[in-house]
Amino acid sequence: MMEEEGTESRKQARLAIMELANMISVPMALNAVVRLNVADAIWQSGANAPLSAAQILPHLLPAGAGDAENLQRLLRILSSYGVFHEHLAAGERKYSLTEVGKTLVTDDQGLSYGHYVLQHHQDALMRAWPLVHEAVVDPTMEPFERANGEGAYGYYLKQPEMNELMLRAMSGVSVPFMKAMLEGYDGFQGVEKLVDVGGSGGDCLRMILQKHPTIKEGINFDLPEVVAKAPQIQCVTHVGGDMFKSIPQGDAIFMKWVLTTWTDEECKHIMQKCHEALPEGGKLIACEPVLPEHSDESHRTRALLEGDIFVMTIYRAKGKHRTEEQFKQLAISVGFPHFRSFHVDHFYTLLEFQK
Ligand SMILES: C[S@@+](CC[C@H](N)C(=O)[O-])C[C@H]1O[C@@H](n2cnc3c(N)ncnc32)[C@H](O)[C@@H]1O
Repeated sequence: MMEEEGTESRKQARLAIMELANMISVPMALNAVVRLNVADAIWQSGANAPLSAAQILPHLLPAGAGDAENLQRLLRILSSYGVFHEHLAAGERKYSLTEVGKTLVTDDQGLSYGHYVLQHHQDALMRAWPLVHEAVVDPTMEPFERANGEGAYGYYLKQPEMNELMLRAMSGVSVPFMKAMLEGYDGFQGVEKLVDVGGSGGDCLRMILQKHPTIKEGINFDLPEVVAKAPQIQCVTHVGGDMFKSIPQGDAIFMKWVLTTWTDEECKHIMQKCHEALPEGGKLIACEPVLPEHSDESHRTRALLEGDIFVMTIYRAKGKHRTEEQFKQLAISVGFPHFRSFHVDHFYTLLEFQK
């Protein structure tokens, strides 16, 4: 056994398990730089000039405060994960933002992916993670509920800061995706009244209506507590309700990142309600993370499988990321016989179900 441990493959194996065992350092370091607002400090209105940790620190904290060495430790690990470029010259380390790092820069609407990072690492969500194995032992209760006494959506709604962070996190992720999606998909032609189910603050609908002025009316449908916080948007009516009870009628229904958090039976129920709200030939246009068949090591597969475990832990132990075929079968079972998919993004796939 001792001899075997000296082989290259054993050395690689021991290294790989150490990397996995300490992996939590990566999202926690990411959370730390978002909390400290490091990306904006480096970006400085587009300068993105390489800065040392000591040069970044005064942009984050009052003069003289903070520990530059510890900041540099965070910047080093995140450089290894492609968030920062490390520039090493004359023994000094400086950092600029990569394309990944730029997703954390606050835009002119006050949005970035930073809110999504913060949203995922709030105390209530973090309490659920040591209980992931419970989803195997007993899938009738999700780890989030075990840790916090109630389901995630209900819990967020009772805490105004969580509700607000959720809205910002959704906007920060959805706005850039929607820009890309609207360039590559033309399925909104002929639609005059569009309903967005689980539309959060209404960003997706606002962007669809701006791109397609032929859509005269938009209904942003979400839980009453969520739409109560939504801003006014031209030609959009915010409607509060429960998609499991009834969904407002429209020529077409848009739905982004909603089915994923529910079980197969719940998805059928939601899709059935959509079916009832649509005319003959009407479309349900869903954008969801769609799993590949193979479990390879690509960034895409990893991002989608990681999201799948997130859903299992936080939302529903039997909510899940699904394959295209699984979505298609769910839709057929509730009366959408026609199916098309559009690969407009690496994370989300656009799925079109027609009556
Ligand atoms: C993951 S978020 C997606 C938000 C938005 N579609 C986007 O992609 O940015 C899921 C949304 O479903 C909403 N939701 C959850 N349960 C609901 C229900 N029973 N009826 C209507 N909306 C619901 C949540 O409030 C939340 O806004």
